[in-house]
Amino acid sequence: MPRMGECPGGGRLHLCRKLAEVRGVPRTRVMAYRLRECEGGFSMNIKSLNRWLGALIVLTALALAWNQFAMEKSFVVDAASRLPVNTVDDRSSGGKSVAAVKTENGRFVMDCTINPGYEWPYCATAFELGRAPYGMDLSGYDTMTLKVAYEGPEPQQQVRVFLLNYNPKYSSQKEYESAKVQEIFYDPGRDKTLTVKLSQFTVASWWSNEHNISVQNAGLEFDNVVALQVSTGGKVVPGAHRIWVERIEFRGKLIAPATFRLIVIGLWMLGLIAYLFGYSVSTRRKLLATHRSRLSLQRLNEALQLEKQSLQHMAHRDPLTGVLNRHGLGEELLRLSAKGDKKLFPLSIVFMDIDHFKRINDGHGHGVGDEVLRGVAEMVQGDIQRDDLFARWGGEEFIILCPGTEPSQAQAMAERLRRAVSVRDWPHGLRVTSSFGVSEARAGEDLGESIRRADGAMYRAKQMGRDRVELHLVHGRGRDQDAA
Ligand SMILES: Nc1nc2c(ncn2[C@@H]2O[C@H](COP(=O)(O)OP(=O)(O)OP(=O)(O)O)[C@@H](O)[C@H]2O)c(=O)[nH]1
Repeated sequence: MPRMGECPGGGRLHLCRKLAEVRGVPRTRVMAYRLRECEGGFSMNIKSLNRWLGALIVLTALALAWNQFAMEKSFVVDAASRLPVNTVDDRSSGGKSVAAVKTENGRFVMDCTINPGYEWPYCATAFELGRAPYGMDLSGYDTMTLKVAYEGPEPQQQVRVFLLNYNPKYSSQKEYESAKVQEIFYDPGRDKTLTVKLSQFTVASWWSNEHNISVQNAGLEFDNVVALQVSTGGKVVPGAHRIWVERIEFRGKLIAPATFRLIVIGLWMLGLIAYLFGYSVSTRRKLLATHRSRLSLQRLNEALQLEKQSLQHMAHRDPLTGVLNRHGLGEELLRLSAKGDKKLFPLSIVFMDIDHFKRINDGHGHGVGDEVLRGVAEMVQGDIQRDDLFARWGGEEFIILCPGTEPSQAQAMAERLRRAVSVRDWPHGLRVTSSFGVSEARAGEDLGESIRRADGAMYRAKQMGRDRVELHLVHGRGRDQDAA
């Protein structure tokens, strides 16, 4: 388990950084993605998402409870609200009842004398909520609480409460009673408080009849209420009547619960969309980073491959001449022998040594000596056949292995090379010669033995005056020179 602050796979990360630095691949780009992963990532983890979700759920529950049990608005009609108030009575309809209103001890007191004269005598206290065509919107209120008292000639007295709604579809500004009359009846007694729902109001049937109201317009409407009236009952007896209005309060929700729930759902949807959007952006960034990281790793891999090839090359090749070294020769020989003896034998070995090379070094310096070594290697490389293996054996010695070549053919090739070296124009007017020993390797024989024979032949060439080719043939293939 990685400890706090440690990266998982930190060791490998360190190695990659090192390699990137060594090969010149920018570190930030190579491991950007993994580093970012290690450093905490850029996406919201499950734990913090859960915390957010929990907080939002609690917030939602609190908001719903607040809406359910609080978040209320109210509109009060009382002496302090200073609404225009007046009375209406049946004299406007040809009756003789007389009403008057005053304010007393913070209450509206309406005194009414009901006199016979009109078929439906009445008196009412009228509160003006607006002036047609502009009334007050009470549609956002749910209940109405009435603190009203009534005294009259009979013990049981009913009041009617009217809410008059103006609508140009059926109302006219000139005719006051063309506003829709919506009513409730109840017996307030002396000191009762009553709360009713606005939905308990009904549209007065006499008003619907008088105004020939269509079914479409027959429903309750409270969005443009121009007046609130507290009136005597429907069948009222003549005599003195008194109605006190202390307080009428409308209550409702600031935001209707259904609307509030819609708002909450909408906010959740918006939040979800915002989260999904953020998530998709972060995923896209992540993918991009992964892609970039993959590219960088690919580049790093290519660099490592090149490095590997170069190391392999260095292990197999002589750095001065570029031809195979002993190790490389061994590897190539193995590769060749894997093709089978038929491809390999007859196998001839040519050992080559530059004559008096020390003199060149001593006389002209190591640089010129190196130049001669490179020139010789170049000449031989350009002359031998494709399957021949050419290597620097050490110092000024070279070896050529010629698969599928008879010793006589190898001898001829050595002779050709000897001549070419000796006639070439060398730097500083040098004359360079070389000695060759040719031998044959037999199938099943230790190759070192065959090389030693070639080396021996070359040594003989040196002894016999240098700048010549000597051949060493073994028993059964003619004469064995060592034995001779
Ligand atoms: N410039 C140079 N000289 C080298 C290199 N490797 C070996 N030599 C030199 O090659 C010389 C070989 O000298 P010797 O072994 O005495 O042979 P030689 O002078 O060629 O004489 P013979 O072989 O008898 O003709 C030495 O002086 C080495 O220092 C090399 O990579 N570059």
